[in-house]
Amino acid sequence: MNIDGQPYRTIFPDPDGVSVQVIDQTRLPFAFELKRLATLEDAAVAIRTMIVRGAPLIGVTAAYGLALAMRADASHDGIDRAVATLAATRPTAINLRWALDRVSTNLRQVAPDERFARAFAEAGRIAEEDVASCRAIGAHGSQVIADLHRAKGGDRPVTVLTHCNAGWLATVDWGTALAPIYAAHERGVPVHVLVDETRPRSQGAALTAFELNGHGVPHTVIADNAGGHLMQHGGVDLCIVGSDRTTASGDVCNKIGTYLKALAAHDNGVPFYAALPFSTIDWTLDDGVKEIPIEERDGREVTHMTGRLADGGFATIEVVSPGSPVANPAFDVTPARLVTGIITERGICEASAEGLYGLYPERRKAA
Ligand SMILES: CSC[C@@H](O)[C@@H](O)C(=O)COP(=O)(O)O
Repeated sequence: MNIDGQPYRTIFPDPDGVSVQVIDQTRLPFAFELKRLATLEDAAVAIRTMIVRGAPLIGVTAAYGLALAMRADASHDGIDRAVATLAATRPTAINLRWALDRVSTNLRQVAPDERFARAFAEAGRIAEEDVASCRAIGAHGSQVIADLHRAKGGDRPVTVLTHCNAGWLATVDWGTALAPIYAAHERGVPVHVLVDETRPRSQGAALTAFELNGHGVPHTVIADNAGGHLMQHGGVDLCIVGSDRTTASGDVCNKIGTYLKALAAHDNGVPFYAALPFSTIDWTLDDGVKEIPIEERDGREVTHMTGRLADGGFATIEVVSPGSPVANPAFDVTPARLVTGIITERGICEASAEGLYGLYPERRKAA
């Protein structure tokens, strides 16, 4: 997608052929900076500190991280160590494990001196596939928006509420939840996006708003607690969120606060969709609430906020009564019964085992 008219992806090979460049998302929306990742440690730090974030992008970065590790140690032990280091960076997004499994399986089939090139190329293929998947999610999901526009009389924009950032910054390009919105906007269907601020890290206010601004998509940033009230008063036509891990039964794990929006949507008859690529589905799990590991992040994300001062400088300020204990679970699980449908690169299905296996019949055989 574009930044100041120039097309970018969130991660791309450096011209030197032995490293990658990423957009530093900890600096957005106020500064646009690229960061070069040249080693396993660079990639692990980038994922852990959320220089890169969003489930699909974490997966692609881990794949490149494994490739970069092969430059230092391409032995079997080296593969194991790199996989363990990268897998430990963030626990919830299954795309991370999925990408590491795919690249490491591939690597073990070739001699050590071929492993860097093999892994770098495989990471590039994963990135390309992610772009294609997200583009397809956009095409399928935009139909939902277009249908709703027509069903509501066609004389006003469709108001779509989204949570966190599941846009192009969370993937390699296009995004998951925002891809249908971009596609609808491009095909002339009027949309207005309600952007949940998404405390504590404010991915909605900082990143989703930045993206939508960059593409001229009308939007309004709202406080996290406003969604229920707006739904009660007919101010939301549709919710679309992303996912970090979706079970084979259709439970959707996404940024903390998603579940509350799904409850409010259910209570108010607002359709609630999750948009995700196949790499986000964990076919080994059935009960998302019991089985998906929820990342617990540093309490400092709750007690402090970073932003821009009137003079243009940056400051981190304390916002919680000093000494109060804090908790910071980073994700929650929305049970399938609250999800109207899952938008994937293969089409849209019911949030259920039947629905998902219907779209991915080859997985039924594997199960
Ligand atoms: C297309 S990304 C879907 C999710 O990864 C997104 O909604 C989300 O929760 C991101 O969480 P983050 O903690 O910013 O990595």
